[in-house]
Amino acid sequence: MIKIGVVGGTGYTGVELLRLLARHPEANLVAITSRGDAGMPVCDMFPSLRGRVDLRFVTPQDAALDRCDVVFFATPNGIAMQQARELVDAGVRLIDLAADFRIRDVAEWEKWYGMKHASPELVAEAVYGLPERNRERIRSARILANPGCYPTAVQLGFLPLVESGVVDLSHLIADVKSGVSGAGRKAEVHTLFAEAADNFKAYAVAGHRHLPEIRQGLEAMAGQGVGLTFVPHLTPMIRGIHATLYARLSTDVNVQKLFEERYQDELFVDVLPTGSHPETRSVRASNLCRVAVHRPHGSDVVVVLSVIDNLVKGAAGQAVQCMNIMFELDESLGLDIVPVSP
Ligand SMILES: NC(=O)C1=CN([C@@H]2O[C@H](COP(=O)(O)OP(=O)(O)OC[C@H]3O[C@@H](n4cnc5c(N)ncnc54)[C@H](OP(=O)(O)O)[C@@H]3O)[C@@H](O)[C@H]2O)C=CC1
Ligand SMILES: CC(=O)N[C@@H](CCC(=O)OP(=O)(O)O)C(=O)O
Repeated sequence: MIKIGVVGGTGYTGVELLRLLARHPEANLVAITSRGDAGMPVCDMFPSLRGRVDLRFVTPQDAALDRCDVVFFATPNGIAMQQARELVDAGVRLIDLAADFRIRDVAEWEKWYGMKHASPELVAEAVYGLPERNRERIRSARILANPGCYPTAVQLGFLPLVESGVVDLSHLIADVKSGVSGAGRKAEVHTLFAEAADNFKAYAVAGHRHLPEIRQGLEAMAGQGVGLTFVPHLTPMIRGIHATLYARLSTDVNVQKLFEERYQDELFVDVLPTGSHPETRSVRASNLCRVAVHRPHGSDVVVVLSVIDNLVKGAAGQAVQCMNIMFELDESLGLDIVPVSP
């Protein structure tokens, strides 16, 4: 059994990790932290976990994280990087759901995240946890940088086109919509029911911090620079990301076949039949990414539709998938979940 600590067990990705790990046959949850609610039984805060998680929250200081095999950080940006050195030196593997280790260029990270990096010397060895791209490197990772939610939906949607070099790489467009849980559980005015319900808006058009992360991933796939326009939107749903991606073909290929062949061995990427329109509901609570690829009017523009659950394939599920790879388990262990519908 793998001894597991979760830092940030009271947040949305934290409780999603607990839901997944509670039914994982190799997971032994030993510590779940909260600064403000230490002492409270986890199932008092999350009755959905009654009978599944018997622990109480402990403070991060009392969690004895150095006795774990792996620690998940489901915390805001800038927390995992403060404890990474100590944990790695103690032989503990670390999976960060935040962005501390996602961007290889530390100066670029500091610019977008507005803080100084606390362990810049560890950034180079961290592995970006997108299994469909990095499976081999994930196996031996000591520090796993779990991808962002928007970056997961966008990169999986563009991957077959960009890897195979069949599109104009200078004009990629990602028009992406997220449910409100993407903003986390902390209280903020823009996620109040009266603000977010019955409303729809774009935000951060001038520059969102996921732009450098997506661009870095696409450039690694392409082996050259890419031009990307990324526009996130907030939609009045709780879970889900829907990415509508546009690219211009530079080579005439059968795009449906390209996607089906690229993803034929991927358990968590489902290429839908030609002409499909995936719904966020069709992946709800599951670790799936469903994609559909179109060429409207037979033109040279490719439109890819990519949907994920932001809390699962966009966060906790992908983190568990990476843990399975890191500990040489069946990659789908604990993740064989039928989506919830409606
Ligand atoms: N929501 C989403 O869809 C996605 C989120 N992410 C990323 O995952 C991370 C967690 O997100 P999310 O669950 O939504 O966030 P929440 O705001 O819902 O939860 C944050 C958690 O972090 C804990 N926390 C806050 N500050 C500290 C600290 N200084 N030390 C230790 N623990 C702390 C809080 O617990 P307490 O206050 O009780 O200690 C809480 O449990 C973020 O970095 C986010 O960007 C990534 C992909 C998708
Ligand atoms: C809807 C919403 O607010 N989404 C968040 C992004 C999700 C997130 O938590 O960011 P990471 O994936 O980098 O961890 C935002 O735009 O800031």
